[in-house]
Amino acid sequence: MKKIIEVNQLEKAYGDFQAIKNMSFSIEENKIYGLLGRNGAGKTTLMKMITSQIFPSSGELTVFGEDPFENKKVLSSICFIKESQKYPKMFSVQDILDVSKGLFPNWDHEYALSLINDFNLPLKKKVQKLSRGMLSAVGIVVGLASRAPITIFDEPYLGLDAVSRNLFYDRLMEDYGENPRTIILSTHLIDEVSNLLEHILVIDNGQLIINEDAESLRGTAYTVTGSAAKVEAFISGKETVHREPFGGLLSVTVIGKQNQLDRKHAIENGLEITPVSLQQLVVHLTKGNSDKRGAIAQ
Ligand SMILES: Nc1ncnc2c1ncn2[C@@H]1O[C@H](COP(=O)(O)OP(=O)(O)OP(=O)(O)O)[C@@H](O)[C@H]1O
Repeated sequence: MKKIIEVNQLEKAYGDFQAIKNMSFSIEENKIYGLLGRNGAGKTTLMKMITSQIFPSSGELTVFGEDPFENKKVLSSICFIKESQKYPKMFSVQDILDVSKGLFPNWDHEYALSLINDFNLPLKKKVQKLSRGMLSAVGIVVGLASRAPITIFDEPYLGLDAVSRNLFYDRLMEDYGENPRTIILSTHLIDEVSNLLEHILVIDNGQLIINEDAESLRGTAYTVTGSAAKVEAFISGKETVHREPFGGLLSVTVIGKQNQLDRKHAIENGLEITPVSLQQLVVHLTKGNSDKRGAIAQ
């Protein structure tokens, strides 16, 4: 598939603080990416560089093969919906849609109006009178209806309730099916979106620690639980990222795919093997004490 964003040895420093460290990866067209990581990991900094809102300190960054800086053609192909997206206070929802229509070449106004209806948004109401959740919903409408070849949602749902978040996921999947484009979704609600994501990028402390197809990542870890001695014997020689003792029991998260021999060994020893969700995996790999994340990152 065609690479539309290419990042090579990218670095960003704020004064002495290195927010992005020697990062290299590419983003392909027509795929849904999850950009995940803890607070302060560097996700927004990276998205701001891709959308040319801030400059890299060093390294290369191209979007559609070009430098995005002051590049009208490139920037009109990107829609960036930020966390706590701000709009002029005196604008009505209708005004936001009208301005967006002029900004995004693929804008679908009819679709925007149907989304406004789905999210129960009042077209005539001014931004200053909208609730936080309603404002987030407006951002989501703009992001979806922009149909921008690169659509970036950075924690788009502050204040948005679970029903509206599910509506977002449903509409995103329906529209993506009909109008494929590249979506980058940055979120802390990993379990909610994990089925949507096709490729996972995890940033930790300014470094890219996972750059992996979602499907293959799903099977890369599992948890084994049972009597401590039997679990210890089971995990001997295996890569582990997390252990949780309780009483005489032990639960350990193992990095690697299970094979038939493992399953047989587990059954014979009364051990329970359970899959690790993407969220659990990201938590284990980014909580600061793991030295085993290279096993997945490579
Ligand atoms: N303008 C700035 N000046 C100085 N430091 C900054 C600036 N912007 C971000 N940082 C720092 O860079 C690091 C990365 O911040 P960034 O906002 O990119 O993280 P994030 O992964 O998006 O976090 P969150 O999930 O909380 O939004 C943080 O330590 C932050 O304090």
